[in-house]
Amino acid sequence: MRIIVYGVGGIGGTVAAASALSGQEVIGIARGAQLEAIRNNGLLLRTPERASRAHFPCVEDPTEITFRSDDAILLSMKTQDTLPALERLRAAGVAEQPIFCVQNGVSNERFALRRFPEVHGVTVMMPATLTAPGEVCAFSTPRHGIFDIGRYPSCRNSHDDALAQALEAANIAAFVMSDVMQSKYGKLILNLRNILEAALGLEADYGRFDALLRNEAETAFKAAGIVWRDFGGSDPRREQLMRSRPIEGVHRSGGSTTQSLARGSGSIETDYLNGEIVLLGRLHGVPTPANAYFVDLGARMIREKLKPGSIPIAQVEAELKAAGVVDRF
Ligand SMILES: NC(=O)C1=CN([C@@H]2O[C@H](COP(=O)(O)OP(=O)(O)OC[C@H]3O[C@@H](n4cnc5c(N)ncnc54)[C@H](OP(=O)(O)O)[C@@H]3O)[C@@H](O)[C@H]2O)C=CC1
Ligand SMILES: CC(C)(CO)C(=O)C(=O)O
Repeated sequence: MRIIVYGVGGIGGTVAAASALSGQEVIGIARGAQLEAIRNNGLLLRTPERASRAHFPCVEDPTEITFRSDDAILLSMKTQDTLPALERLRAAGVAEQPIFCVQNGVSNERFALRRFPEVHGVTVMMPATLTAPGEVCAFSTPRHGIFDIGRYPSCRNSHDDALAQALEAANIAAFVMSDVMQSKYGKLILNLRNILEAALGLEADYGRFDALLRNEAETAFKAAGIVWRDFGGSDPRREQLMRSRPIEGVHRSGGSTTQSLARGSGSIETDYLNGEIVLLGRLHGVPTPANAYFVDLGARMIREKLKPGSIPIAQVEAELKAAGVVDRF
């Protein structure tokens, strides 16, 4: 199997570097300063235990790759960047190759399945950050992360097994399952707090908002007949396989949404995290005002170029009350 990593950031960079370091054939698709750095100097993967430099070919566009039947294509850009990437894969002649959505949320699989027949979902549990062009940090030990893998919308096949074997060799714990979307919906609930951390800051006491977001999500899932696996922080595999540890000299700014704001990347994934709950609510007649509020807040932060952690908690409380989301906290 050859692994094509499309979007070589925190997650894609960790997967690409760890796979290349374990002797596997990898091609990255990256852009801007990241592409230039990888081409010039490879990609430095830093973990709590060590730093290792991986070298693998990296291109700017899928049309530069002669695709093979044994390619596995891993999408690891943020959801808002998926649609143009799928168009580039189509332009490059990709057809039957398996496409793995190594991404949060539950939208990417549907986007991909409109265009390609062999689509797979991956639940990503991997705290990782693109710290500088040419450098990624993966904070989990003893494994870089835990991935649940399966065919979309359900079932599993030999492509899942082949990727799981490759990931295991790269020190990423991989679990193949026939109902991976149950796992991805469970992870989505966990990611509803990405915007809380991004807006209010890592240290803010946002538990009461998290509970509101989660309640709305569970009600919307039930109304939509969606089954989810509630693993969250209590997944027993975490203690054994995935313990977050600091990396000397590196400050982890936070989760993936916080990282987008910190980098000033001009977009965030909230429309596909909290926005998924809002969409389900609207489709199934379930009110989701708290998730809708935070979708709007995320969009406002991008528009006004606000830094992570710059929204005071009292402002959020006042706005939620004024919007009639809650009477009091
Ligand atoms: N980071 C984390 O700890 C976790 C992230 N996730 C999920 O994993 C997915 C990836 O997140 P993450 O790695 O943090 O994101 P990053 O922003 O760190 O990485 C995505 C990379 O993809 C690049 N990219 C986007 N579109 C293209 C394109 N058309 N061609 C080439 N490169 C492209 C981006 O470039 P550019 O910067 O120029 O936009 C960026 O380098 C998301 O769905 C996220 O929610 C899940 C669990 C944990
Ligand atoms: C759970 C968490 C916050 C881990 O980093 C994540 O999925 C993300 O950053 O998007």
